[in-house]
Amino acid sequence: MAYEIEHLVKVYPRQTEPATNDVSLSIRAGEVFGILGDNGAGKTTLVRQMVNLLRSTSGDIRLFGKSVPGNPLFVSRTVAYMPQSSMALNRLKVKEAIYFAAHLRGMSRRDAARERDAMIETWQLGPVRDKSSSRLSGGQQRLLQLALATAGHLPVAVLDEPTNDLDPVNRKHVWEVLRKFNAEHGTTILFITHDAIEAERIVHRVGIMRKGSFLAIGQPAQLKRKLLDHMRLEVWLPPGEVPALPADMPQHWKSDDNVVLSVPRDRAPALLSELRLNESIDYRLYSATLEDLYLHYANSD
Ligand SMILES: Nc1ncnc2c1ncn2[C@@H]1O[C@H](COP(=O)(O)OP(=O)(O)OP(=O)(O)O)[C@@H](O)[C@H]1O
Repeated sequence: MAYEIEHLVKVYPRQTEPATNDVSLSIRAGEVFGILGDNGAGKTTLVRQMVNLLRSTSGDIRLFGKSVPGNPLFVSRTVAYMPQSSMALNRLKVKEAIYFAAHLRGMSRRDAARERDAMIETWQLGPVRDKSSSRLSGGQQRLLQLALATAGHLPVAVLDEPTNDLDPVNRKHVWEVLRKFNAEHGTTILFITHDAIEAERIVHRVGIMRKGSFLAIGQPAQLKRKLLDHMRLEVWLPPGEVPALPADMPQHWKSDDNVVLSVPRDRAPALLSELRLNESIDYRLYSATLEDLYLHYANSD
């Protein structure tokens, strides 16, 4: 096991509600685990406890069998952590920051230089390699943070929203690189994301968090079984159009011009032929995704 977490609790000072509430979770070495959950669910709190940046109120966290709070040096040599917001890099150039990250992880100067070049290529930072890290765009900052977290290939990477600030092409690239690192280096990867549809392609298991606890943990296919008899119907309406949609189907999302419905499979054909009659309505029907699973839980109370 990479991580074994038992009955973990964090109550912040002067707070009454716990931010993480009796969390128990094991993550296998070499596993890719995604954490989904709404804002304030406790995801960042949990990973900060796991990387020793936050003292737990109670409970136990072990990393490869060693107590996390009791072995800070072991944790920092084993786990690379990428926080949600960028770290201060003292205006280091991109190439310098990556070189130092690799060197600080114990690589010789020559190996660190090689790793710097490999990371610049992998994360497509070539065009900004000589640029000061303080002058990068939000997306370039995110790619640099990913390069810093993965330089030197520590056994475990904990990534807080790795695809935030990225455009769709870069988002796909990030998931692809992480999948490759997992396959080639056996890196255990734990990440938080709101990008459920794309993350589904690389996770072995996901956990859905709410109010400090996991509502569900499992393989996406296994968790989605409860949605197998449903499809996701997304409908875009022209401005001012009143949606003529069945009232008895759960609506996962609704705005003035967009509705996401969970539709029983057997009722989908009839519903589609009704929608087809109105050419100004744009729609899409597909099998349930991880996002639908998340929405299912998010709407469950
Ligand atoms: N330093 C702090 N002091 C007090 N309360 C905090 C602190 N940090 C977080 N919280 C509270 O703990 C709860 C969990 O916050 P956390 O940042 O872990 O959520 P999250 O799931 O990562 O949310 P998001 O998706 O918005 O990043 C929230 O209610 C938040 O207000």
